[in-house]
Amino acid sequence: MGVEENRYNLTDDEIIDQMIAILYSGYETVSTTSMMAVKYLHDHPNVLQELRKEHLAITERKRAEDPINWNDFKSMNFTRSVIFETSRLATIVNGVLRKTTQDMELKGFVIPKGWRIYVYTRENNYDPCLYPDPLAFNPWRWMDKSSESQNYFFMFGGGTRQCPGKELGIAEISTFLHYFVTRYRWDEVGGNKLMKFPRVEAPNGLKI
Ligand code: HEM
Repeated sequence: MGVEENRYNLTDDEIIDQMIAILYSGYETVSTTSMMAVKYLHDHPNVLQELRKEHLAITERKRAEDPINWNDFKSMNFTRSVIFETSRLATIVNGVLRKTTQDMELKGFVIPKGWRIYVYTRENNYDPCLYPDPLAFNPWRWMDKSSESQNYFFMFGGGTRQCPGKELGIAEISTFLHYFVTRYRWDEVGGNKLMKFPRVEAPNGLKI
């Protein structure tokens, strides 16, 4: 695109900021969700069995050398549910940042203009009114498509700043899970340390 067509030209510092934001947002989230999915699948053989069934059905429709395609991805309904449930229970991103552009009142509390707010969405994810039996790993709760349109679904943020990489991230994790569950069986080596705060991570890696 020619320079004259842009209403606003990014400075070099802004371009560097954008690159770091995209690299970080696109890497940590996808790798941590994939790791936690592997962990939960290991701990819940009934879920793994259902997931494998979905992916083996895909492999049966094609030749061994054919890669998975868009239609295969669109048929991965249970996989999508496993990803959402992993995201919810592990709370990979535990909140979103906002700044008030005017004074606003919320349930009797006034938040002045210009305040920075951290919306701690982990609270939503574990609210038993929104997610019955919230500490259970239950991907089936997402099989109703409308669950991901609820206004308390914040795993990818919300509004105009919602994660632009949402579908790309889901496609990457789904592709990883496809090859992982159709080609491998695994066990944990033991002694794995998992931290949930301030962010989800396995400081020494998840050894399997
Ligand atoms: C499982 C995968 C992912 C999760 C859970 C996730 C989650 C989030 C969340 C919660 C936000 C904040 C949204 C808000 O403030 O409302 C966000 C923003 C963002 N994400 Fe993701 N994300 C994922 C994958 C990706 C990928 C693959 C990319 C790009 C390659 C990406 C790029 C971004 C960017 C650039 C923003 C900032 C958007 C803005 O401020 O306008 N994300 N993501």
